Amino acid sequence: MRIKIAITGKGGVGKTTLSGTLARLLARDGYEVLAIDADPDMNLASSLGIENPPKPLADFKDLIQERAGAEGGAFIYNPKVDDIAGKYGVIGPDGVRMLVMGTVDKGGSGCMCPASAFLRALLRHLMLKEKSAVILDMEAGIEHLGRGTTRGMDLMIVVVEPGARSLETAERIKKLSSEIGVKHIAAVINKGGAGKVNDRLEELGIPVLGEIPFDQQLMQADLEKRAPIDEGGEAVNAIIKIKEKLMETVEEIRKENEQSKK
Ligand SMILES: Nc1ncnc2c1ncn2[C@@H]1O[C@H](COP(=O)(O)OP(=O)(O)OP(=O)(O)O)[C@@H](O)[C@H]1O
Repeated sequence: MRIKIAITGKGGVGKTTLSGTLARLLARDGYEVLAIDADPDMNLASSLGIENPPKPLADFKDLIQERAGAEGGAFIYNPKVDDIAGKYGVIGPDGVRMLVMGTVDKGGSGCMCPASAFLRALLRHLMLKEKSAVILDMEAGIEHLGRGTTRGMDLMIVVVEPGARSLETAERIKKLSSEIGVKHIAAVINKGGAGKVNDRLEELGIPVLGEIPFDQQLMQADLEKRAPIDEGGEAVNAIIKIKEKLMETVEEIRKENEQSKK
């Protein structure tokens, strides 16, 4: 199965924890995994257990040139994960390949244009092996969604924590989804207190993949810059279950897509 998912939500809800852990779990299941840090906070590396993250794409001077080719030229024509990760990324524990987008240049235009365009083109043309996964850890909030990087993703997972603002973000993402080219959205509830959140997500028509309890061990892992999966604990166990549900969901989406092609 080929899996392309984007993970989004309000700031600090647990996007990076979920992205990094899912990436490692899928890699352990034998998937070729490409994890992309598109969050300007750039924490995905530690959640994957990578000590030395790669240089951000935004710092590669040749990108601007490649971007020129990206929208139809030769460079980005069917690139392979290995080629891209070899050139711009690193390989971490369990063989997860990783790329970093880069920080927003607040002093300049305030946009990661070349890196963003590169990523958009990359995601559109990337040649994925039969058993492979792309996991995109997105920037917080929704303002960036207009950049179109999520177009072509199978599923967008919105991480929601109990709280009105986090639910509002989920609601706005759901409303925007067709405009940003995402057909399928699902939620993961993080940090406990799922009851009411579950009801609201149901009202919104957002299926819930699972719940991650509040877990002190995650904070410990974070403090010590260890990957949650290497720390273990209740939250990681919950993410293992979420991964199973995710696989079922992606399989359903794939079948649905095949049906609609017929
Ligand atoms: N279930 C949980 N229990 C306890 N702590 C958690 C849980 N989930 C995440 N955290 C902690 O919350 C903090 C934020 O998590 P994380 O970095 O994954 O969120 P994020 O949405 O990616 O944040 P940002 O928007 O800043 O990139 C981290 O310190 C993490 O260890």
